[in-house]
Amino acid sequence: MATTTIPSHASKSSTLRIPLKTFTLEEVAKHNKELDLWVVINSNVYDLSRFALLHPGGKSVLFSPMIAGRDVTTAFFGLHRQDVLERPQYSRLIIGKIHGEKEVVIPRTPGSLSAVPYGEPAWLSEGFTSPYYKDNHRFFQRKMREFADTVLREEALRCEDKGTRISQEVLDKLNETNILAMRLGPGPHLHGKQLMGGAVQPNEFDYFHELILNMEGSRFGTRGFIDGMLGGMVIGLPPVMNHASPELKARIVPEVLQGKKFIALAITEAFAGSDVSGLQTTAVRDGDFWIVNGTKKWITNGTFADYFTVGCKTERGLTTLLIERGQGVETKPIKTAYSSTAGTAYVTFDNVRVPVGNTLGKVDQGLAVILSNFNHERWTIICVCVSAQRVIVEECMKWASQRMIFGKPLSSQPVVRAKLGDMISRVEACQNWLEAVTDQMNHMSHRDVADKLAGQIGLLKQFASKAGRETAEDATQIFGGRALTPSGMGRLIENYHRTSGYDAILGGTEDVLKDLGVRQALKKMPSNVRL
Ligand code: HEM
Repeated sequence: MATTTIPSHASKSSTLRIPLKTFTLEEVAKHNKELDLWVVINSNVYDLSRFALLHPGGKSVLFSPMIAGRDVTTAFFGLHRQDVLERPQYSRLIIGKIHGEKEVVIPRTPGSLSAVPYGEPAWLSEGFTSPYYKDNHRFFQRKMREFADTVLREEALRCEDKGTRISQEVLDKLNETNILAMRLGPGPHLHGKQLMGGAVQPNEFDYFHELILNMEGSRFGTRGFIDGMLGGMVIGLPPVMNHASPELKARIVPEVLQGKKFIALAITEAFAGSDVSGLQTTAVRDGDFWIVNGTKKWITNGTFADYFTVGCKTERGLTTLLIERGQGVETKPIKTAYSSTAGTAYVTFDNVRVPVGNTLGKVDQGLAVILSNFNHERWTIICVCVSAQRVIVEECMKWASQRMIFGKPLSSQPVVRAKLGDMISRVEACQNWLEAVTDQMNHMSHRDVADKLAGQIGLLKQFASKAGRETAEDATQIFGGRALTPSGMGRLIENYHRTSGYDAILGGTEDVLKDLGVRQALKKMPSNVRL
């Protein structure tokens, strides 16, 4: 009897060359009853005799004359995601291969690109060019995709499901590659660091590299994990890097960038969200200390943060302070629609004594410190939102092509094609606008970004998150009931439908940002123009 090697999609532990028997379809057909049940999936022969009783989809479906002893590849992929077959407990059910047959479904190998039309942005699609991305960006993207597929994916799925904090083991890998530092964008904090094993030099690193990094980490249908992967640092650390005293900076920044200590931005309150100036947490001077009292709400990474960058009301305005976890600081998890891996918390300050040396920027001028952070935060959310949206388009393209209805693929229905047309148009519009804005960021100073781009970033963010929410609705209609369960075929759709609202709220709500964009434009209207 001929031998072969175990198929490429089998479990990691079985990448060894294990001889497999070959069978004919006629031989398989003889095993078609209870306790003696074989089927063929993707050219591999599975012995389901014992598994049938444990099958999550029930045993009776497996004993149907259309299934038992047959090649069930089409039926199987109509009901399960490919990764079911990759689970070690199921890949062990393989007992052989069909003689002379090849796999018809080839799983995407870690690091590779999707071949599904619109499954990747144009610059990564064969035959397309782009004025924005250089060879180095392409190399960096390959390295990031590999890292995301091999290190982040499993962790993201596990944390999203269990609601646990990202593990120290993965944080150490983020530190080794300096991904945490790169999440803060280009700048002096990257100097002297080896980025992604040397894939990009610190002085070459630009906003397109950061865009790639943000997008590659957002492809698993795990919105909570994206924020759990130290989203609090992305928004909480810049005020320290840009406004803390040299001593404070030297003490705090390195440990946070190494993933050894955690920081959260604590601005929003039950009383004030987008209207930052309405904050009610107070800081009152007492000699060399501030005494801080108040409660912050919806604080990302708050449950596990060691440090908090806090907006406080002071005598003549707002002052931003760095507060360390200690006496008088309490955090309590808030149950939210996304996974508690994000560590969303209430943070209470009860007569907390904060050294005056922990003041970030000038007293009473903390609003400027807080606002200077917003453009980067919003731009980061846009990257995440567009990347996750594209994955949904890819999922729908696949599902519409493989799901059979009345003997034809779902995509044969004009109403489904119309939805796909809307989804593709939205994601392409968002991607192209995002790339245009990113290019401007690469050519502008921080001050110019605040002056010229803040409004546009606000407009783009609300446009992208609205597009994302419409796409979530369309995708839910295309997937039907499967879009309503957090496991199975529609897993990513369910997560996106449940969590796409986060992109619409975090960093500024859609209505506020649209208005900001228009107000910024109106401010610049020349007084001497008329119709
Ligand atoms: C190696 C063979 C198989 C394995 C390991 C397997 C495994 C599973 C698993 C893990 C689920 C739970 C849902 C999920 O995680 O996606 C499931 C559901 C299901 N399976 Fe299978 N299965 C196999 C073969 C088949 C076959 C041949 C059929 C034939 C029709 C079938 C029909 C179903 C059905 C109807 C469901 C419920 C789907 C739903 O709720 O949407 N399975 N199977």
